[in-house]
Amino acid sequence: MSDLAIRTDGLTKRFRAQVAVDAIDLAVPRGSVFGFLGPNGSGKTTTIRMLLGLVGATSGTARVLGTDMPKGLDDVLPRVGALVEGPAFAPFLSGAANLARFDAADRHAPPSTRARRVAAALDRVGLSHAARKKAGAYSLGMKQRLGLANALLMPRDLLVLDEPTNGLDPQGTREVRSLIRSFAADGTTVFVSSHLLAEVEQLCTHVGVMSAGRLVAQGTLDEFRRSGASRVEVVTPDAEAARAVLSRLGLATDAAPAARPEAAPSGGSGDALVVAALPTDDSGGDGEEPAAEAIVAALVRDGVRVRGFAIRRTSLEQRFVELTGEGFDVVA
Ligand SMILES: Nc1ncnc2c1ncn2[C@@H]1O[C@H](COP(=O)(O)OP(=O)(O)OP(=O)(O)O)[C@@H](O)[C@H]1O
Repeated sequence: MSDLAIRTDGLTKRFRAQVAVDAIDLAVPRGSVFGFLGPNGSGKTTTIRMLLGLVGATSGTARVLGTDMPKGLDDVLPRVGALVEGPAFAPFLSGAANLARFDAADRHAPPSTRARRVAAALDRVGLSHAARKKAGAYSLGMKQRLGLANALLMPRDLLVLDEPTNGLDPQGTREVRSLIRSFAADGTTVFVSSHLLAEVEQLCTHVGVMSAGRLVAQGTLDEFRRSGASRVEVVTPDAEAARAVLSRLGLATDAAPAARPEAAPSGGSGDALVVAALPTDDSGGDGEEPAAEAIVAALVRDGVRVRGFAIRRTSLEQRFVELTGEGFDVVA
């Protein structure tokens, strides 16, 4: 059995001239909470729709729970709970009656145990008290939880959730996130799309970043944290000598550093800011970067008057902006 819950190879979707999803190779480990992150329009929903067999791929392949899609749709779908653009609930039926309708449409769901399943799913998402209330009178958060209850009617190996907290108030958002955590704690693989960096940071073990149809990065959240570029900043009146030392250490210096003065370590008049890039974990190097003390020692040995020194690491937020080339919505 594959250790990947989802795997795609060169998965592509074209709408006329537009490439919505461009040859992506997704690898979603079983048991992970995989955050599928990207700005609006980057191709997340289209990818999810292909994974669930709701739309055909133009080219490439997708395997879900070890089965080729869409060929294995009938085998796989009963094991996958999905929340994609909130299901259409009948507003005049109660929450429980709506779930019973969806359950009745699932030919794998035995009718004799339907009432029990519906009650358990409502309980799981904290809606038991509103079971008999009309779905049309539910708040947005309650509707979203009803959607999750619908995804949970049957036992699932994989949950695919498209922007599950979109449009929710902070309380609803907290509730849905804590539900997602509880699904993951039960061992269910969760594939969740989001345009919120903070959400992915709080919820996920793994992350994949989409930008303009392409999967520009994926891995564990920790790998991601380490993949950002770091740089050395030296404030000194001996800029030339400092550059020579840094380049001898294998660190490429900027000819004309773009750093803003206020971001620089403090220095006096006549001081220059010399900036050098430290190799990143994913730059193909051996990962052996000189330690801060070794850099300072080498500078001092060569008579460079070091008046300020700092190593700065790109924040996760900057990293996402770098990868996607656009401003990221980082509000929790
Ligand atoms: N049925 C369609 N016909 C034509 N173009 C489409 C269709 N569905 C999506 N697109 C286009 O494909 C691109 C990717 O859209 P998609 O909805 O997958 O992005 P997304 O990352 O999910 O964005 P959002 O967060 O806004 O849902 C967009 O430019 C969109 O306009």
